[in-house]
Amino acid sequence: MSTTRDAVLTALKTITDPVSDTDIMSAGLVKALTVSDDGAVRFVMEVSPSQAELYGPVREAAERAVKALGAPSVSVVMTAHSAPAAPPDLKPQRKAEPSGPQKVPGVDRILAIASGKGGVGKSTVASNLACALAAEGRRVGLLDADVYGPSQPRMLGVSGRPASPDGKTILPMRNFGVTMMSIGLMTNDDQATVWRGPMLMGALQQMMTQVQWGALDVLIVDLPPGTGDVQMTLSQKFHVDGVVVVSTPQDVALIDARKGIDMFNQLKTPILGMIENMSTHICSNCGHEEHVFGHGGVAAEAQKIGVPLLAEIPLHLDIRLAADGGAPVVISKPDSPQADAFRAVARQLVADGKA
Ligand SMILES: Nc1ncnc2c1ncn2[C@@H]1O[C@H](COP(=O)(O)OP(=O)(O)OP(=O)(O)O)[C@@H](O)[C@H]1O
Repeated sequence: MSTTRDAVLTALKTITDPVSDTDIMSAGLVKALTVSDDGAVRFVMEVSPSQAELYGPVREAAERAVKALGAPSVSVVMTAHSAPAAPPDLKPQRKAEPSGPQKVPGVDRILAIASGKGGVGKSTVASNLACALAAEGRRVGLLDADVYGPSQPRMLGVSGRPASPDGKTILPMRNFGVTMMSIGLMTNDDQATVWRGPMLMGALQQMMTQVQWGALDVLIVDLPPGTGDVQMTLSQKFHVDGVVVVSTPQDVALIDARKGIDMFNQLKTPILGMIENMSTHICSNCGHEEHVFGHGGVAAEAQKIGVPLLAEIPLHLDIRLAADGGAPVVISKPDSPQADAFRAVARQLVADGKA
């Protein structure tokens, strides 16, 4: 019984293409397949010249599979195909693609707020700093890029979906003199968002470049905790003027903070300083001071790596109540010592030309 064409096709479908990970038929590698009356099989395998070696074993496996059908002879010819040349670009004097970190039009400075661990108060620091800088008369933007737990809408008391009248640009929200945009405002509250690398990078770029930030002295970026795609993309694609690293004094938080600092050093993004949050607990009833998470660990770390300690923010009920209530302590209790701690950082940053 001579080999049928269908049987050959079925046999070839069992051979895997190592490049596309499908079978060699589906990958379109087999061309000009003929099965003569006496069962002799011939076909061409078309592969790119650079991969000819890789396909040697594939060709042998294909031959064996067809021979196993009882074909009296199998002839496989490997030919090299070359990718068609790209059509010429006829656009005269095409502008070169910008390389390296870019500035966001209208935005004078970008200041990132980072932390190694989650829950250390990075977003609380970002919202209070933003409001304190606005109170100093700076034009401030706040981008909540904490994709894993966007909290700025709640902290700044902003809700609703941002409008996009032209379908291309996004109108940011505004409260307490701060222009704000959050990835949390673009997703559905009840939908857990699974962000994959490229999606994250796209979303960040969109937030930076498609939001109508207007003219800003400083855009504060509240980063997700850790050392992931958002941090890398921000530093690589945009000109970040400085990073403030927030940590609690605990060893675990400090270890992670150190990793973050190493990453920014590698990315050549300047570290402006560290903030110790939840530094001491001040009882809201009696004013008694307790070092719940220890005290001074961040100061020691900052000294070790040679960056300034910008503030030690106490662990205080008012800070949490204010954050959860939609008006940061800088706004809700502007004369409190807690608000003062944030305002001092804001003034320092302005004095240093960093915000
Ligand atoms: N100094 C503080 N005193 C009291 N509560 C605080 C203080 N700092 C932060 N908190 C509270 O701790 C919780 C976590 O803070 P926050 O959301 O700012 O942390 P985060 O580092 O941004 O976390 P994540 O990155 O996981 O979103 C919030 O409920 C916040 O109100």
